[in-house]
Amino acid sequence: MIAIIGAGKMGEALLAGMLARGHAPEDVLVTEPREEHAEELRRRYRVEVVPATDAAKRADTLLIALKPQDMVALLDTLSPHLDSDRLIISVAAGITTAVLEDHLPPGTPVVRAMPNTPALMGQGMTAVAGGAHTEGAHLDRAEALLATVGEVIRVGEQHMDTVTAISGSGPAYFYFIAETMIEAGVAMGMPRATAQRLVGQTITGAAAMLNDSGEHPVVLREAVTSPGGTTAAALRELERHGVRTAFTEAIEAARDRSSALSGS
Ligand SMILES: NC(=O)C1=CN([C@@H]2O[C@H](COP(=O)(O)OP(=O)(O)OC[C@H]3O[C@@H](n4cnc5c(N)ncnc54)[C@H](O)[C@@H]3O)[C@@H](O)[C@H]2O)C=CC1
Ligand SMILES: O=C(O)[C@@H]1CCC=N1
Repeated sequence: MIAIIGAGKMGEALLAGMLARGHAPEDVLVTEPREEHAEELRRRYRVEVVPATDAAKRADTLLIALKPQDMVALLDTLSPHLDSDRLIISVAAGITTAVLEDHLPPGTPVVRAMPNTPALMGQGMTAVAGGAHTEGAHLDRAEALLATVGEVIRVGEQHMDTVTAISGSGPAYFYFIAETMIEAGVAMGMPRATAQRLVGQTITGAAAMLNDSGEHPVVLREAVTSPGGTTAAALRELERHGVRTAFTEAIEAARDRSSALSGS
């Protein structure tokens, strides 16, 4: 039995993705304190929504998707109802395996995971790192669970704040670019639906080229950039406005925020 504790944006994306790809609703418990939302989850997914302490008693794997600031209080509430046979998976940004272990029964295996919202579509990217009592079989279990909603890679925990900044927050950067490109098209007189379709499929096509061609992005970009052409004119403007530096510093800010959340 799997319990998803906290069915907000990320918890619900994981829940929906898992149910769409192989998990039966009767094998999944959910904890969600917002009663109206809990009712919606029961109706939409046919899952049992139970208090966190019940989930702790009944599930062998607990996937916790609360805000980082709420994690420690929840773990302190759950801990008396747990034993060290349970696998705890946390998707909270910044919360280290050491912090998780400090608030769980001694010897509890924990996995720190960083998914992203495309999990909802089965297109997630999740990185996982194990704690001090986490064996290969625990990581295999976490990986198999998260593989139902997309790709999974294992990383050293020292990389998790960077993962959070790149792929955890990453979808938002692409939506930001998409929104900007669509608005530019609309400002030029194009119907919004046409602009959105052009942008959406261009992102999908560019992602397929990046993932499947085996080429470095510089090579792919050069292939688009005809001498004296339109792309060169656009890229010159992006460089003039410091977009490369802005992205680098944005990702550093996200990494630093993730790292700061461990003390929350
Ligand atoms: N939103 C995203 O794209 C991603 C979020 N995360 C992580 O997922 C976690 C949740 O983030 P969001 O889903 O964005 O936030 P959210 O605010 O949408 O979800 C948090 C949920 O936890 C519930 N909750 C609060 N106290 C609770 C308790 N005591 N027991 C059970 N549930 C409780 C809230 O009602 C809410 O539904 C955060 O730690 C975040 O770092 C990780 C990767 C991506
Ligand atoms: O914005 C956040 O803090 C979370 C973590 C990664 C994506 N969303």
